Amino acid sequence: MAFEPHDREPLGTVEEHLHRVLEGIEPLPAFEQPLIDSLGLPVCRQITSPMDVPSFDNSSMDGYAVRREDLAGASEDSPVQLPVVGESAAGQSKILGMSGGSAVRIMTGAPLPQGADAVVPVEWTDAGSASVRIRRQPDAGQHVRRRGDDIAEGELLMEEGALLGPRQVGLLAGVGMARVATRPRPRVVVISTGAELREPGGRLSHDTIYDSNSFMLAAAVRQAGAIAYRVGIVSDDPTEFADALSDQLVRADAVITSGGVSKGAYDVVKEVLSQTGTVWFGGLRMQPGKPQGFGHVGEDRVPIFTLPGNPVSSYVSFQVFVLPALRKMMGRTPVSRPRVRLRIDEGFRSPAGREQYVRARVRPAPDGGSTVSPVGGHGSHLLGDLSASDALVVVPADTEVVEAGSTVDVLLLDQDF
Ligand SMILES: Nc1nc2c(c(=O)[nH]1)N[C@H]1C(S)=C(S)[C@@H](COP(=O)(O)OP(=O)(O)OC[C@H]3O[C@@H](n4cnc5c(N)ncnc54)[C@H](O)[C@@H]3O)O[C@H]1N2
Ligand code: MOO
Repeated sequence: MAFEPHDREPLGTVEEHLHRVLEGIEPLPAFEQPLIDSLGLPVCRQITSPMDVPSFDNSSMDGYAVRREDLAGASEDSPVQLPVVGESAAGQSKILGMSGGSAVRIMTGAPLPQGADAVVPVEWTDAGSASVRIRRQPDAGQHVRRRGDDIAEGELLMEEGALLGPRQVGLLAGVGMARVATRPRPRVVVISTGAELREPGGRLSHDTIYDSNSFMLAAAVRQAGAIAYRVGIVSDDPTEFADALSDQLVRADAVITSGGVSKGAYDVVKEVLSQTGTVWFGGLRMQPGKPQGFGHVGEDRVPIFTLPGNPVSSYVSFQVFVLPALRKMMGRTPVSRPRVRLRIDEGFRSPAGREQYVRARVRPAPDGGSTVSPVGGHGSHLLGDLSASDALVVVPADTEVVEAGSTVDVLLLDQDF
């Protein structure tokens, strides 16, 4: 194994690489999925209601179904007494109709008998069983939920592309839809490479470390709404890596690797995938996250992201390149995390020539808005500082000084969009 001493190509930009990635990603084909599995996904076509909701007139109170005209003059001092001719309970109603001068005991959600035009709550009565004394005349239609008054058949429920949250899942269930057309969640295989890596929970020796990247990336995949398959650690042996990758391709809509893409003598990912001719490798004017690779592997041309091994580099690369790709696969827009503009309360110098993604924390400002403060050092190994951050400040490549009090571009890492 030899070092690779020279940069063969000039560094590209973040924008160029994001373009390369998005050009190489197709939205997954939509299909009818079980309703609950669609949570967090956009619907792929406009949805109109197949039915009226409620689908029958029913009571909104426990009480008595009556004809309003039978209760003219009812009062505290002179209640009107009506015979109770039956009962209508939700889901077990046998009463279809009633004649004038009678009442039907009725429960919330039970069908209103034909002939009734209002419901009297039990609190207005003596709660009688064979007959009931009623102390108040209801308004016409009072406590009756009319067929279709919530949703009418044919009504637009969701525009194409609208997101299914818990309320929308409930809405579609409420109109009887067991399935809904969405793009599926991408199945994403996450592989860590490196002879120095060990599984958390195991023992370390003097030159080994715990694999944090595959856990962090798998968690980030899941948070993006996709399905993560975390594969065990693969060492720096090319055959082992090639075999592990080809074993995984059958279940992958995308693959993410971490490590093995820079200039070391054992950069296995680059070594194996360079030979395929279908994966681009290069450096970007970006820090962290300079060494990157993206392309397609296997017969099905599965997209593969080869992220740098330093934990912060890996995470920032996920945010900037992988997250937009996964969102494109699911049909979610916008694909990239929106940048917000915030005032930074501490200045710093920024190395020229590379777009910086600076770990930061957003805090409430005395004026009621928010400010952002840098967190910790620049090292790409500083997992502690990464975890203490909830934002990245994006500093353009040509900016060398960020002044305290200036306004900067910020990615809010924990915010859904
Ligand atoms: N001569 C040069 N050396 C390096 C360059 C360069 O341009 N010239 N680039 C540096 C930059 S920038 C980065 S980023 C890293 C990327 O290297 P690799 O992607 O090849 O990653 P590794 O060498 O395998 O590991 C780097 C670093 O990260 C640790 N690591 C790796 N995987 C994990 C993991 N799953 N969990 C936790 N930590 C991990 C690994 O032990 C190394 O310390 O290259 C620089 N070098
Ligand atoms: O780009 Mo490396 O990702 O700076 O540490």
